[in-house]
Amino acid sequence: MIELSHVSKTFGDATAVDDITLRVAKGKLCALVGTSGCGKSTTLRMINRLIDHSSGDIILDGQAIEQYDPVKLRRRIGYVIQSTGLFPHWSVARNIGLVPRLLKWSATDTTARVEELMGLLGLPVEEFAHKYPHQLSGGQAQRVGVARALAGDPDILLMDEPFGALDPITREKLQEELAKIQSRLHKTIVFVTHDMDEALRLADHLVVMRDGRIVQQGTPLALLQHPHDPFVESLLGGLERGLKQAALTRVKDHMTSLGPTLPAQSRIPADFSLRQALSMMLRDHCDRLTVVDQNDVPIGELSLRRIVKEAQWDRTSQRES
Ligand SMILES: Nc1ncnc2c1ncn2[C@@H]1O[C@H](COP(=O)(O)OP(=O)(O)OP(=O)(O)O)[C@@H](O)[C@H]1O
Repeated sequence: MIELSHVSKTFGDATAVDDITLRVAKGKLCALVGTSGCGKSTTLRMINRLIDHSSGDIILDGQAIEQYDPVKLRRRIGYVIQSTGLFPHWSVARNIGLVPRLLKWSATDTTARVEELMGLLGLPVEEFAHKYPHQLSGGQAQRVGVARALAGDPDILLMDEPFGALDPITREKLQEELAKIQSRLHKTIVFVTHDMDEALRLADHLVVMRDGRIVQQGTPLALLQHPHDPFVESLLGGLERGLKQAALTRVKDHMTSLGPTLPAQSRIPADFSLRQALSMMLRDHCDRLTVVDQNDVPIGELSLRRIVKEAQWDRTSQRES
């Protein structure tokens, strides 16, 4: 668990981070969002002591970070940055194996770990192990960056705009993969991003910052339902807020049982989102869908009326259920 309590950071006269308090529970992903220069990266870098905080307390697993040796601390915390930070003259395999080697794992264990992570990140060993960073696409390099951060099996992962430089399709794919990896590995992750959709999609806990301060924090759905002020509301997408909320809400949580009437022709899987349901209704010119399970067997129905009437959806979300 990561706890920041009344933490500030000043550079000379300038305050980059101003009295922030936040807690990231073990195994959860906390996203920091906000306008440029609001202190997101500084917050992240204080957690692995790349920057020392000026005041307040930062506690990792019950111990103040000053009590950890900075070098050992950084080996325990995975760190992924936008520019990947890969060593250009090292092969992919050597880059990924960096921390296990520093941790003095045996050569056999290191190789096994590198190969395991390459598999997890969709990088076939025969194709990529011996390539160099300049021979990789942006998406591939970013996968190597994530694999390298996971290599020492850290409990904590700090990710600073990890997918910021990628095209939207590659970005979405990597977001999907990170969500999948996270559902298996349950790392405690702090994730900095400019992209609110990315934050809404990945975060268990969302922190909105402005001018070094936290202006609101909570679950993505809680913020979408009750933004504190116009700044948070505009960051969350203003008028698009309803659709973003629908994207976080699953069909199965709002379907009704099959009625006596003929089932609707259009079918939607129960684990799709209400946003996808709305899109399907628009595409198929209908206001009712048959909800099906993984075997395409009808298990309920969903009507437009129900979606609209229940616009104040409860807090059930894809990530919480
Ligand atoms: N080493 C430093 N020396 C002086 N000022 C700094 C230093 N690092 C950051 N700052 C200042 O602290 C403030 C917060 O910077 P930070 O990089 O944390 O913001 P950010 O929210 O991550 O921004 P961006 O989204 O643009 O990356 C900025 O005003 C920045 O200029």
